[in-house]
Amino acid sequence: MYQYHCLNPIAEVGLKNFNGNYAKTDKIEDADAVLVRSAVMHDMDLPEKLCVIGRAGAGVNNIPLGKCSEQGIAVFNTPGANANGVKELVIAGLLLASRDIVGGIHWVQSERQNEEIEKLAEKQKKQFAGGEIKGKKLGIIGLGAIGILVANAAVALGMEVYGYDPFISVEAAWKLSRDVHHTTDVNEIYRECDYITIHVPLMDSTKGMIGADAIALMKPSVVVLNFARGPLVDQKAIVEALKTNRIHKYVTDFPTTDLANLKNAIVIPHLGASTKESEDNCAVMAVKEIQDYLENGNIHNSVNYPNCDMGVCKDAMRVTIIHRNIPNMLTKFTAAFGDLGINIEKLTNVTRGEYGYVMIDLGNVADEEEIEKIRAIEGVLRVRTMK
Ligand SMILES: NC(=O)C1=CN([C@@H]2O[C@H](COP(=O)(O)OP(=O)(O)OC[C@H]3O[C@@H](n4cnc5c(N)ncnc54)[C@H](O)[C@@H]3O)[C@@H](O)[C@H]2O)C=CC1
Ligand SMILES: O=C(O)C(=O)COP(=O)(O)O
Repeated sequence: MYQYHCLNPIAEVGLKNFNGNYAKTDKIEDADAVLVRSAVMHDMDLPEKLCVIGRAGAGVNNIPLGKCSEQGIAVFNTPGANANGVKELVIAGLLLASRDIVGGIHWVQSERQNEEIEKLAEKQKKQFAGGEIKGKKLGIIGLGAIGILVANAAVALGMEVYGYDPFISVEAAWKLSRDVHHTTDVNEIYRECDYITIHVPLMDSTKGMIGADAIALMKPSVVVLNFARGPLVDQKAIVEALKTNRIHKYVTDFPTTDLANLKNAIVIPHLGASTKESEDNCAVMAVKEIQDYLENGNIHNSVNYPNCDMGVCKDAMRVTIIHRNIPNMLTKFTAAFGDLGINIEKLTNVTRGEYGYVMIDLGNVADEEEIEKIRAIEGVLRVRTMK
């Protein structure tokens, strides 16, 4: 029996896919699996029993990946599962910034008791007028699951789209509209575009990516949109730019007190993935990944270990080993099973950075004492057995 713990509410449609071998626990200490959305896990003690964390969403900056890797905990996310939800909010953000729709709605609210509101509206509306997004230049930084959907939707809305992503995957490139102007110089986006939207993960290398230098290149009429993570945009620089009208507007899904107090910031309370469809998609995918990992040892969409899939074990027993990516590990494992007189029927070994993962299907069952011998090999971080 496996136990799972939810650090955030996870859509029921996903949880109900856990088969009869799973029970929900309120105690993280008892959990084999943790499901999480945006709860910050950096200061949490990760129990020894914990094998897997499923992030029902894309961003994993709330999870201590280094600590997880060292403890032999596989971390999964759900690539693309909430991308459409975010894309739709980004399009809404473009439209909210192009005219003063929010100001107009506030005005109607402030006049809601006024019997003359109909007439008054026709007089007042000019203060909320704006432009159209058709024909304007949109720069997209990061062409992954979300960036691509935003790019293609913006093309369909008649925008001139510039895309920048030095690490774009081949699969992603195939999905991108041919009308997107591909740039290898992010400064071209800063200089040329009327709207700039960022869709990259928050990492040490991307933190503060849009800072004072980038802002200095932008047009004063520019609108910057950030639905990825607050710290990707240097807070001091953007607040200063908004206060001095150095840029026109900032639309973000990540509130701070400073931003919430600025008239030219449109601030949303992290609603990008808060749609029924996105929540359901993420939960279903996360549960599927967790089950396949716990029951079969297969790894799909891990952010800290390599992908590996040997399907369902048809031999006597499956052993999976997370180990350091150092010389001689595989030789030690095969020698150890040989010494124990246990035949290896199938074996896959894959590595990613500092870590390696081995899946071994055995011809006969190894007992706990024999498995302990594998655990004792230096460089081994976690050994699990399953049928
Ligand atoms: N507001 C919300 O509710 C949501 C926010 N997000 C945020 O959006 C981010 C992106 O999500 P997805 O598109 O699903 O992820 P993804 O992994 O599919 O795409 C990220 C893209 O950024 C690119 N990239 C990485 N470093 C870059 C750099 N220095 N310059 C340009 N491109 C770079 C990668 O090559 C990749 O193509 C997530 O990491 C998360 O932080 C994601 C989902 C919901
Ligand atoms: O998937 C992501 O990266 C998100 O930002 C969505 O976060 P949430 O699951 O809505 O807390």
